[in-house]
Amino acid sequence: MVAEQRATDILISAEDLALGYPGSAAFPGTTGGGTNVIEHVDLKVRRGAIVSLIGPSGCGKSTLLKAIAGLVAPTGGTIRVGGTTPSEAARRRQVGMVLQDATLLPWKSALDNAGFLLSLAAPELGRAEIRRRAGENLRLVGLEGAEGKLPRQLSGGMKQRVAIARALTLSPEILLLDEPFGALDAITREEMSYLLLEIWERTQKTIVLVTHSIDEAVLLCSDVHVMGARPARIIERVTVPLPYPRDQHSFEDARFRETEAVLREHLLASHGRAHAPQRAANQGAANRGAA
Ligand SMILES: Nc1ncnc2c1ncn2[C@@H]1O[C@H](COP(=O)(O)OP(=O)(O)OP(=O)(O)O)[C@@H](O)[C@H]1O
Repeated sequence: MVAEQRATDILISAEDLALGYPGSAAFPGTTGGGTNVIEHVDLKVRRGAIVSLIGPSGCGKSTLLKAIAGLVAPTGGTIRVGGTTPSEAARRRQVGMVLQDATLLPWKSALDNAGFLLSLAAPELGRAEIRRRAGENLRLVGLEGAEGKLPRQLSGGMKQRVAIARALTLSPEILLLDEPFGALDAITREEMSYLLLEIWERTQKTIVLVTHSIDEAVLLCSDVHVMGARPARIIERVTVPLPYPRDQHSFEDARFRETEAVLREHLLASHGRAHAPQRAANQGAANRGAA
């Protein structure tokens, strides 16, 4: 019974997953006709967790995120989202995605942009209901009063808030965030991290975040999956030993700095710049033992 409960707690799982693109560069030693960019990826994400994927540029983080969203089909292994295939989960609107570029429609108001994906996915709900839901999510991301503004009247941070509201308006169980704050200045970026923590605490969504920022990963996540390249695989899972709720004081916690240092060492190793020293190896062994 306990084992059954544990199994259903896993919302996203990948086993020996391989992903590739027809015609992409062949990495030595890969299968799948030499076009795999990711191989042997095992991943488990618990329902309601925030986890991140970090790793060198081009290692396949976005590709893995796209596979969870049902946009890239596996060339090997399996991937399940909410007990079904990723494309079926997407069809059921279980997955919402936010990219680095907000990609708002310039002629639509913040309110209509926030409702846009739902209006495509479920037009039968009617304009008034879609606008009501969009308005609710604009309030959740702190944009009450900006409903009528056009994208050109919004700052970069506000546009990303609209993009998050647009994803939330689909009422997905899972939010996939691909470098959502990558184009923002440092302070706005930090504010957006606190906003994301607040949204997560209020909605209990399962969140998978791709980020290049170690700070952001440690502040937000319960687990950080470090990817290596060529072909990509997850080389370490680091658990962040900080309790929630987290806020600006979390940065002052010694455990924050320790986890950051461990992740930095793994990242250097994944870039081929250094061997992960013993401290990182010890933490890795502890994490694997806990898994
Ligand atoms: N549509 C595509 N067709 C062919 N190859 C692709 C395609 N998209 C990505 N790739 C290749 O797949 C590999 C992984 O790319 P991906 O964008 O997933 O990496 P990433 O880790 O997210 O990179 P970054 O951190 O720079 O955003 C790269 O070698 C890239 O060139």
